[in-house]
Amino acid sequence: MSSDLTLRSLLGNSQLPPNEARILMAHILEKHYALPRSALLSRDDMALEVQALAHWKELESKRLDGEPIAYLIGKRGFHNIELQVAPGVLIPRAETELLVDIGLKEIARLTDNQKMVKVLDLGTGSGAIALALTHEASNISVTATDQSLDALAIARSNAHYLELENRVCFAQGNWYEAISKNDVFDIILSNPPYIANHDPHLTQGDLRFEPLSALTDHSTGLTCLETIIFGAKAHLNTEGLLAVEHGFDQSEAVVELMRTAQLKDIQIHLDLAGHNRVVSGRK
Ligand SMILES: C[S@@+](CC[C@H](N)C(=O)[O-])C[C@H]1O[C@@H](n2cnc3c(N)ncnc32)[C@H](O)[C@@H]1O
Repeated sequence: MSSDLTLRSLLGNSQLPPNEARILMAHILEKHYALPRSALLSRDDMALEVQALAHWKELESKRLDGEPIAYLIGKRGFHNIELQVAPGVLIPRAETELLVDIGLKEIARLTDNQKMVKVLDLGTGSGAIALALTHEASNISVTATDQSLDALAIARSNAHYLELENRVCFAQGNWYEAISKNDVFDIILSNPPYIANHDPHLTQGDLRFEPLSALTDHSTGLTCLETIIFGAKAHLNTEGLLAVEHGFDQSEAVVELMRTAQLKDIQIHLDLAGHNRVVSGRK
């Protein structure tokens, strides 16, 4: 049964910012009518059926309460892939695409040697870094770890959905404890929890809805970075590259950790907003 509420009137009367309302309505059109996003314009006089209308109202109200759009529509674009996301996993951020680009550059450099490049993604969450790399590069073997079983379930499901499940090996555990002691890699990438426990951002915006274990180390913000940096040499090939994401004000501390860990060729990388976002170093 159709309501008499058209797309035009629903979008026009929504209290949401117009771009957000359109994203949610496009999701409704796809789910209930298998219609593409373009229907927002071409079918704007269409009246929603009662079930679709109830779904729209539910999503609109949850978004007005602050729930992240990615959780409401169950997906987020990252690099050149689309990932399923749900409340058990961090929503991949655009700035993390920098780690993917650093990884791809290193893979291209090593590919001259005609060898399979071994990559480790520590704290894979939805599988973002591991799957974006595997999607782009054919000559890599990727291991992706996480401590959270919920995150690993979503990462595995993303690998399946993207038809990459045979090319990524998933493992559960506390940082390097998830892999064998003798396992070595050409590249280690990680976007670990780096927000300090007292940081007010944890109680604001999307972060309120994301798993705390993905956001904060419940300490200074540097303890996971420290574990990853100090453990890297034991799991890197000679000249192997470690690159870690960090908070915009943590690059000095991360550089110092890499120096203390006796990594060389230490470099700071800027994200698209111009913030120091990643530090890399080599064994
Ligand atoms: C900031 S999220 C990054 C997720 C994903 N790599 C991304 O960029 O979207 C950090 C991830 O590290 C995982 N994590 C937290 N503590 C961990 C630990 N001790 N060992 C392994 N993974 C851990 C979390 O479950 C979470 O998935």
